[in-house]
Amino acid sequence: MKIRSAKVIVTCPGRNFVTLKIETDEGLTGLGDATLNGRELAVASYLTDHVIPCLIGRDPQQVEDIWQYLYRGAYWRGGPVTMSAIAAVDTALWDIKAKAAGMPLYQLLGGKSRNGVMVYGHANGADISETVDEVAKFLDLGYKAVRAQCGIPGLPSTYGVSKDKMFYEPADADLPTENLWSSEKYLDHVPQLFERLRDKFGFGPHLLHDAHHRLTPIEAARLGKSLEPYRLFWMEDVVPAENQAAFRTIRQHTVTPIAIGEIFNTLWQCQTLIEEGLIDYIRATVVHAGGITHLRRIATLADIHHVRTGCHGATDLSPVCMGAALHFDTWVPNFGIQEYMTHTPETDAVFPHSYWFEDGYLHPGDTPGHGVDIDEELAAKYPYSRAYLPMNRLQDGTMYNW
Ligand SMILES: O=C(O)C(=O)C[C@H](O)[C@H](O)CO
Ligand SMILES: [Mg+2]
Repeated sequence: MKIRSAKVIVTCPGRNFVTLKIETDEGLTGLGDATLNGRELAVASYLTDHVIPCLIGRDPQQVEDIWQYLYRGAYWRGGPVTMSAIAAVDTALWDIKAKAAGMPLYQLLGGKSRNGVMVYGHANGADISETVDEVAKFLDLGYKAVRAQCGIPGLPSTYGVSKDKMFYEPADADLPTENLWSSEKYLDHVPQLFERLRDKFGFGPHLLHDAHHRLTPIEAARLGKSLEPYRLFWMEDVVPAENQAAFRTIRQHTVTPIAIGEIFNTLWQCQTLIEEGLIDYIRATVVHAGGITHLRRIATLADIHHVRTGCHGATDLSPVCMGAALHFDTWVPNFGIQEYMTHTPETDAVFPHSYWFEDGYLHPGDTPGHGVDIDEELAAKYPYSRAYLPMNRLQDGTMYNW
């Protein structure tokens, strides 16, 4: 079998998605997600200008060799653009391999380890009361786990709190919006939210929270301690992780479980976190962490150190990534949870898929491959439209983390 052609499809059915489609001389096709929120065209160019010419004529069944060829062979290693491009190739090749075998992808990975993939939904509100109401809606829909984010008194806007509740879209403007941040105000408010949530819903539902990399290690330790009575499933991205050793401070002070990794793209970015047992959940996922081939290595290292998976699954990851992630989640022995923000009906129409939600769990379906397709005619009706994630400044104007 040989790769006959490959192309990049950029479409914007409400938000931008970059998809790689690989076709073989035997008429099989495979799809991979290459979407990098706010930097989409950089990955599209990396694929079209630098990767696709090297793929033509290769045997698509040599998934591992092609991964090594693109990773080691490029000389320049890692980084979100490169690794999203490699992920797209890898996902498309696994899709082809599974289709050639006539099997759903989870079978090739090692078969089912569970009957369904537990997911968490996103509830957010302008204030505590609204957030409590939004959590109730997710629980009514059958979710077993809900992430809760809330507006902070004294701050005019907060990332993660949106007007459109079900279809929250993180990239919100033609040029980046600038939000204001105060760790002091945040640290005072968040424990009150979780106190109200536990009062209202008890300890049955899993509750999660995302700090979007905004705290210092000692502030993160304080957050973890103050949330301990409410027994969170996890607190996420409490500090940026360029300095992995900084997590030792957080770990020494709190037993609130820690999740991080949605912006990681290689094993090396989480090696210390995993090997020293500084985290509980690794959030890396297929599209930004080098595809199934590399994510599998991260998960295997994590398993040895009692770290479980919690793949990123926001709406800027396309249904192609979600489909592949669900096959991975169905197999991976140390599965923890999967994030699930539902895509809009427009996006679902462009990407017909076989996965489905029922009673708090997603199921990948049994279609050969990863089970996600693209309607190219429909995709062509939605041209690229530039959009950025918001940025974050302290109240005195200092540029800050997010
Ligand atoms: O889904 C999450 O946990 C996020 O933090 C969402 C991210 O901000 C979003 O996917 C960025 O592209
Ligand atoms: Mg996050």
